[in-house]
Amino acid sequence: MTDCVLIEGLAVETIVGVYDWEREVSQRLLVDLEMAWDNRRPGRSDDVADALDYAAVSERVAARLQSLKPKLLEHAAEVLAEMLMAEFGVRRLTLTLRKPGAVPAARAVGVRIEREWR
Ligand SMILES: Nc1nc2c(c(=O)[nH]1)N=C([C@H](O)[C@@H](O)CO)CN2
Repeated sequence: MTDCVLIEGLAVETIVGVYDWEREVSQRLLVDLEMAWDNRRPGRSDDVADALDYAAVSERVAARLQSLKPKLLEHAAEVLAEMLMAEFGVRRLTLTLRKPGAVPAARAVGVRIEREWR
């Protein structure tokens, strides 16, 4: 089963980074998510209660990043993955976090993780 629910380029302003100056300012993170989900039920019922609600996930991801204020992108990614599993029942995901502007010569830098819970 390869059905997914996607979120691409979710922009979140938060405190993030390892350097002292980064603890004083908000910076933009971009979140991409590919979450395995069986879309057959919502496909038949046309009921959002059967779906993995990408609006609800987006809101929760943004709120968690803003409360977490992570130093490392790796930590942020791990915390978000665990949260999506615990709160939304996502069993497999690919999560990409980009930090545009962190390295001026690069369009963006970031991390990508893949997690699966059986
Ligand atoms: N693998 C990582 N490397 C770095 C990170 C990170 O989160 N993961 N963070 C920084 C700084 O915060 C940087 O973004 C400031 O420009 C450096 N390297």
